[in-house]
Amino acid sequence: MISVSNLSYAFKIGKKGKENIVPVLHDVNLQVAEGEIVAVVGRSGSGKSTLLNLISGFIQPEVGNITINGTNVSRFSESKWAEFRLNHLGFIFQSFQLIPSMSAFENVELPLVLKGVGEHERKKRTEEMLKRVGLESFQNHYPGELSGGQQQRVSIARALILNPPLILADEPTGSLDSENEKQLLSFIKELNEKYGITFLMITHDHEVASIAHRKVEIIDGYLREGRMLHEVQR
Ligand SMILES: Nc1ncnc2c1ncn2[C@@H]1O[C@H](COP(=O)(O)OP(=O)(O)OP(=O)(O)O)[C@@H](O)[C@H]1O
Repeated sequence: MISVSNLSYAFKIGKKGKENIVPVLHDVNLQVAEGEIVAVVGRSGSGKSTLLNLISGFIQPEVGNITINGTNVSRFSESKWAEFRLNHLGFIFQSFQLIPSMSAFENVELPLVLKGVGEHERKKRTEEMLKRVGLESFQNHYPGELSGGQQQRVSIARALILNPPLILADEPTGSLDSENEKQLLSFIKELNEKYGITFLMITHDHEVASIAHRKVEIIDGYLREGRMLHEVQR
């Protein structure tokens, strides 16, 4: 599903010609199989978001390759990425990233609008999806009129509306209380078990990492598979 090979990344900061190079990822290799839930853990600043941003095409790698669903996306243009994201990837963020001026219905419907789906079909699919996340009676609410847990469910409905085979999540429970976190984690498990959706999730949270089939840890930009640091130290 995802294959990352020999990926290195450095930010360039400062004025052109006088840039400082900040190396962040070093020779990262990661395979995520179809149907897996993989958690990426690691200290703050270790490079987790950078890795996810590279896999999502929000930043471009200079060294190494990223293949998603058999397509090498490493050198995609911005327009190719926009199309690829719409067709293959769903996103869940800690801060939900909903559009505040749009209702829950309109936020969930948006990917269908971008895809050019007709109005009748859009209405049917959006209503079905809102029902699936238990928000059918909140469809006219704006994000500011919803609780954190409800907003995250809207963002999941939006992530799922085009049936992506892969969901990338950055601290998906980071803004939720423990009850909403539990609900979200069981929903992620259900989506994975029932529909085979693959998840790659960044997390600091051991509860979240505990639903993963596999954990990988980034330490100072180097990725290690398998046992986590706290287990090694025990
Ligand atoms: N746009 C940028 N320009 C320069 N340096 C950056 C930029 N974004 C991130 N960095 C640096 O890259 C390193 C890795 O950052 P990254 O956001 O990937 O870490 P993280 O593991 O996701 O951290 P956190 O858990 O705190 O979100 C950090 O040292 C950070 O300062």
